Amino acid sequence: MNTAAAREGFGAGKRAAMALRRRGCNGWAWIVTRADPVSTGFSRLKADELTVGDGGLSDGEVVIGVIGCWGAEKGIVGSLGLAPPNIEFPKKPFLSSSSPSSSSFAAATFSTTPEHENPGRPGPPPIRVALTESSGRGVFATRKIETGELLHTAKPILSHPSLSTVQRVCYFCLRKLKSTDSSQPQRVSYCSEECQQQAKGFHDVEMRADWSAYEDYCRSNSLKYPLLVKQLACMVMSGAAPANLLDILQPASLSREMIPEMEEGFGLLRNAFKDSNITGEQISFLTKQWYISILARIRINAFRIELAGALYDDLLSSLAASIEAEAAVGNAVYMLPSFYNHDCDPNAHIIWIENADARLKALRDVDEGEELRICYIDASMDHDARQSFLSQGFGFQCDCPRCLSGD
Ligand SMILES: C[S@@+](CC[C@H](N)C(=O)[O-])C[C@H]1O[C@@H](n2cnc3c(N)ncnc32)[C@H](O)[C@@H]1O
Repeated sequence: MNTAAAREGFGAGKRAAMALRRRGCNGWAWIVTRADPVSTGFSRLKADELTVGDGGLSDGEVVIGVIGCWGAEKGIVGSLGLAPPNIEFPKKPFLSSSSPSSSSFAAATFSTTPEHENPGRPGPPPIRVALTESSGRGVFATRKIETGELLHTAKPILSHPSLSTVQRVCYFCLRKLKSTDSSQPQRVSYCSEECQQQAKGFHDVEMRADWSAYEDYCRSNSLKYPLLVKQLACMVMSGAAPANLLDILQPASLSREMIPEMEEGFGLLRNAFKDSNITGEQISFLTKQWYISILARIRINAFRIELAGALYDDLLSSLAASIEAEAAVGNAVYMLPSFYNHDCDPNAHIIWIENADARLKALRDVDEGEELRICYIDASMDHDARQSFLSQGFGFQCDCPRCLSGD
């Protein structure tokens, strides 16, 4: 990277960090490098915001975005970075901790205040996002990690309860509600004022429209992801998120057969807004192309949330009752967790205790430079079932060592 670009990148990094601070996050920021060409969304990103490089990167490695930061208890706060359209691709993938590119890349996490000036502040998580040899971008350990270690936490950038749980969980964080008041006409509830406040922007927009046709469409086709698209649309209209919030995530490749169903969902979403007189400039981002591209990204990056704490509660309180049909409380999309690749014998996992805040933990000892992978599916299935699940549900042929060995 030339010096001018590095200088520009450094300034952009500082501005990004200031933006993060304004959002209440005063810890370390996490930045992502430009990775594989699969992520076609990059070419459509605008150049007007935070990013471009960082002085610490080596040739060919270019920072494309700030996806979050770690403050005292904040976890990841969301995507802030956008890439200029003329940015280069990295010349080589991240291979091992001893490669020169990876050691300089370690400087890709940054802080506006040197650590010694604020010793009480937590350090950055022991991970970085970089290019793998065959699975696009992935998450790598920047030091030795022990079994059970918490790698980092992550707050959702989008979350929505399942239609079957919407009255039993907090509409913002998906925490199980202690009691539900069926006499209240309001459709959704919150577990705290803080959650209500945080949801206010998008929820006020959402309340202006009638969602019954859209929800019927989801229900009758057993679809959950359109609810996340609806939430993002409301967030964009309220100014709580940019329309290109998810562009940095890898989209699923869609088959022709999927398109008509998506078009139907798009029509219903747009009509819901139009019928409630939300039109013009406010709705201009909401094109069919936008809707389908968001759904394509949600499809491979959303997590189904099962609360470990809530399951335990259920078990205690319903010994005599049958297990509820739906264990999941909802679905959510995160930024950093979306960069973890899959392995049928994973060395990391993602868990939820009492709400949609995710915890990424090591399942075994991990060496510095090793890729951290989680399992997207039920690993107890046999080889053929796993392969068909992954190719039909996620659109890729798994190349993990367990699958390659035929196990
Ligand atoms: C949630 S994303 C993970 C991050 C992704 N590699 C990226 O660059 O954004 C899932 C995608 O990563 C790739 N991937 C993840 N695990 C894989 C595996 N075990 N084998 C092959 N490709 C994998 C597939 O393209 C899949 O659709």
